[in-house]
Amino acid sequence: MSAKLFYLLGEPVSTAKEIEVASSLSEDDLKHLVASHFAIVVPDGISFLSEQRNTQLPSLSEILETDEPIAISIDGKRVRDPPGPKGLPYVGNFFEIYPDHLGNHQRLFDTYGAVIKTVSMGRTIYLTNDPAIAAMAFTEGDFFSKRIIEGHPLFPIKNEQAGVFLGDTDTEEWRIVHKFLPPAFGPKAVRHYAPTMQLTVEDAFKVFDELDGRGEAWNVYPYMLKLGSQAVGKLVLGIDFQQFTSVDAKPHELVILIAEVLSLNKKVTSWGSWYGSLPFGDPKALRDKRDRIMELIEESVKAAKQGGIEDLDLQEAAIKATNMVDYCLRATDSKGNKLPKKNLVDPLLVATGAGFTTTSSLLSWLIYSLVTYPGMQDRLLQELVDNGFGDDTQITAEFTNKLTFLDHFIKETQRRHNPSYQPGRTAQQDLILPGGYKIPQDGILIPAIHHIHNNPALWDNPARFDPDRWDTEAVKNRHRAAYIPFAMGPRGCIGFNFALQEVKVFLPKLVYRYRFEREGVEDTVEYDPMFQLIRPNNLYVRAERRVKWPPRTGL
Ligand code: HEM
Repeated sequence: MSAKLFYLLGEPVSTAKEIEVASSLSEDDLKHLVASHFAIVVPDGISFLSEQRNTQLPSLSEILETDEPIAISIDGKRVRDPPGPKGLPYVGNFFEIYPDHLGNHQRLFDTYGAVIKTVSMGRTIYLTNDPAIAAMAFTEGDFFSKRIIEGHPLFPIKNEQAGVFLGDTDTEEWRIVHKFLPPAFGPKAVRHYAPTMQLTVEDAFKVFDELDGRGEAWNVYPYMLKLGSQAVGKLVLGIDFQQFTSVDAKPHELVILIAEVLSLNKKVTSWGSWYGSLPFGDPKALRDKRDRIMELIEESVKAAKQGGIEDLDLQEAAIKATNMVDYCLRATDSKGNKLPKKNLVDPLLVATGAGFTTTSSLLSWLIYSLVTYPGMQDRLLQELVDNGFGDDTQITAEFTNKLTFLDHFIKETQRRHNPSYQPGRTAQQDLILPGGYKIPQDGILIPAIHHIHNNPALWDNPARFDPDRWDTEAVKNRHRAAYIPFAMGPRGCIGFNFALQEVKVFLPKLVYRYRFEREGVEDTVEYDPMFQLIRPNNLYVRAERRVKWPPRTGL
């Protein structure tokens, strides 16, 4: 055993730490040992060197022989802060990021590389478009966790009681809610929701038919918001939001409130922490609207209870429940425990909000892809016809599993236009990422979903919309974090089966009945930069009832 001094290349020699090195260690063991002292996330990238002699120390014997402090480089680099634009006084990089934060972050990645640092209105955020680093951030543990501290994108709507989505991982609330909710979103459980999903879209036909009869184009997002929330209203809360009773039916109060809260939250977080604590204006509106939402969800729980409840084991409850409120009231674990009352209302609110805001944006982008990329509608329709689809088809998971092109079309739309873009994870300690990037304790790192999905190092010609790429070996063998529309890891989306099934029911029904065409093709479709999700603001389409369908190709 001999004591050696190690320091990070790029840091002063005075920061060196003494580490006992046994002569029996392998070189890999030594890297792991040193990594544990400096919180280096990937030990493999470590090299040792003598700065004084300007020489590498590749073997254990050379390290044991030297009496000088030993420098540690990471992937051949010194450790340093991630680079980023310099910024202006007070506002920092705000005007370099907004309003087009997707385009501008792309420009910053192109300029500064795979890990960047931005400071906007006093709030520091690190972002990455590297899937390997994203996967590290999504691994809950000693390095990163979903810990929603000040500066985290979800901080103003943090809600520990909710457990999921809006709460920290290391809490009793997350553990208990994350045990009870996921079974209700498993593949088997969501299958039994397919008929309700189908009735929901069929019920909306009369509105789209009327718009067609009037020869009117319609703004896609508001209608998809109503369609997505109509399904979530029924299946999560057991409420019929009555949003397709007429062309102009208003969205339900809850739907409006949740959408407003997400807008206000994005606004409040982009203006920095000082703004969020104001007792008036947007921050106050945000707090008031949240209170009203809670009242509405509590009402739906009360209404469900009146129907009577029978305790069921988690898996059985998931398959038998008529909606998630019903599930949460019945589901009982192996020890006879139920989801505590105090953890009932908030998770249901989260499932409602997370459920429809995301799916309505995705549905809007799916329609965008239909009307923007040539040949897509024809191919989707042909696949339906070839699989015997008709007005009377009862859509099941078995049926949609046969629709490969539909699957690839949805994946490609989520790659190019995913609604979620900023899942944040918080550094648990000062740590060093591959490439030598330093992230301080409490630093917030965002795996930038859009920029990973459009990273030219991972995707061939990423700007090209090409559903067929999903058939290629390159895409099949991609890095596991190269495509993460639902994030990943323990805090990844629990509702992805629900979301995918919903769009796989809605889209065939819509494409089979209507031919979509874009209105105002000369206008650029803009996304809303002040919303928690990416949604199109001004996509107008005409949905024309089909009168002819192609013949089967006899495949
Ligand atoms: C297109 C549809 C959807 C997308 C793109 C999406 C995306 C995501 C992402 C990226 C996360 C991780 C958030 C983070 O790390 O901060 C997440 C979490 C979550 N999602 Fe989804 N989601 C979708 C649909 C749904 C649906 C339909 C539901 C429920 C009905 C749902 C419920 C949740 C919940 C409860 C969490 C939090 C899980 C936890 O905190 O442990 N999502 N979703």
